[in-house]
Amino acid sequence: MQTLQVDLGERSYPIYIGEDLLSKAEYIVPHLAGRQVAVVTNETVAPLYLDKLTSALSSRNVTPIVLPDGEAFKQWETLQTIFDALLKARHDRRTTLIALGGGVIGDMAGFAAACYQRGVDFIQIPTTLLSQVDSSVGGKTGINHPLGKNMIGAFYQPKAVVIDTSTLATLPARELSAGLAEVIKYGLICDEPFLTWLEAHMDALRALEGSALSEAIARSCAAKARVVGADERETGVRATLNLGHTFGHAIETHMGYGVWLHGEAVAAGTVMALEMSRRLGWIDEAERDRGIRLLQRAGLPVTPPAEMTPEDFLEHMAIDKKVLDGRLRLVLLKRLGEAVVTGDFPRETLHATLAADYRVMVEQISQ
Ligand SMILES: NC(=O)c1ccc[n+]([C@@H]2O[C@H](COP(=O)([O-])OP(=O)(O)OC[C@H]3O[C@@H](n4cnc5c(N)ncnc54)[C@H](O)[C@@H]3O)[C@@H](O)[C@H]2O)c1
Ligand SMILES: O=C(O)C(=O)C[C@@H](O)[C@H](O)[C@H](O)COP(=O)(O)O
Ligand SMILES: [Zn+2]
Repeated sequence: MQTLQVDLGERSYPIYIGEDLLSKAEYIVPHLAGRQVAVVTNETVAPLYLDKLTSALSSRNVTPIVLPDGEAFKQWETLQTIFDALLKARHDRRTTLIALGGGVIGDMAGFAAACYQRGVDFIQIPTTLLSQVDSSVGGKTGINHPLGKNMIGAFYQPKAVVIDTSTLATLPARELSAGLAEVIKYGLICDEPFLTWLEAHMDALRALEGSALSEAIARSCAAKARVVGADERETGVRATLNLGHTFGHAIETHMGYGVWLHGEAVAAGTVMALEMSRRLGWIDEAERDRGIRLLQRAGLPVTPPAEMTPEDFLEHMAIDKKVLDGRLRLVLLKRLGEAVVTGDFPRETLHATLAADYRVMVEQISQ
């Protein structure tokens, strides 16, 4: 078992990482303010893990709130279901919401906690690799809007993050790969030696080898905790965690939420960010290809959807949250292991990046 810490003054909290933590009350109960607990989960995760968690919380009054599964349900109506259930069971202000599931559940439960009676405590118990390495840490909560990803939300920190690595045993391979996109992101933006480590351990990670997974999760959480601790509300360095996301969110929104998984869209978006960084002369072709190969080895798509035109991308990217005073800003790489957030690039370079033939590029890499 490892414990990390997100340092945010009075909003600081621990991240526990270990096997079978779900059934260990000592990691959860000390973080409960009152006797009432509502577990927000979904119809896929509930049959797998809800009983285990409720047994660990046997001394509390637990309301299970089981939502439909999928990115398409990360929206207002589902949030309303959470509020209906909380009010029906007369949950008061000392209630703690527990998010048990992937990033969709964590983002929605966190936002519900931020809003319910103007704010109640919440705990993250992430059960996908993506949520264990990224979404459960840092307090970005919210829902999608038909016009843009995560457009409605709040910064609202959990009281604790409890990562039970045993839950990954039931995760579909496609979802594991999606999580690896965000793991690779940390290497690309701030930790080049981690890229080398990932190259050496990619097969072990995909085979769910425990020690490799624990190390990847801990290194990812440590990187995220460091960035969030330095810039909780994304006025500066935190935006580097958005590598590949401006392109990726455009893919998710355009294709329809859930058609491309978030991690898959981020992977293709990361390839576009690598290509644009190369076009700006910041990284060379070999460095771009190193990033692409690692994403490929993680089982991820590395080309954007064939049906998306540069105009489609530009339309969605225009409402990205990093746009300031009408100016698009992107996360790009000065070198592998160092990201910058910048709006200072020739428009033609962006156009050329959007119009590039990624299929041909990837074919050439694999020859
Ligand atoms: N808040 C943040 O900082 C942040 C960071 C990254 C991503 N996100 C958001 O997270 C979401 C993606 O999260 P995700 O990839 O976890 O997707 P997800 O929440 O949709 O979960 C993926 C799938 O795995 C299932 N599942 C969850 N745990 C399981 C388990 N242990 N065994 C079997 N199946 C399991 C889920 O029911 C779902 O079908 C997106 O909405 C994205 O925008 C948020
Ligand atoms: O925590 C952050 O900050 C991130 O950007 C992490 C991302 O992986 C995540 O997808 C996040 O939800 C994107 O945030 P958004 O503000 O671009 O919607
Ligand atoms: Zn992400």
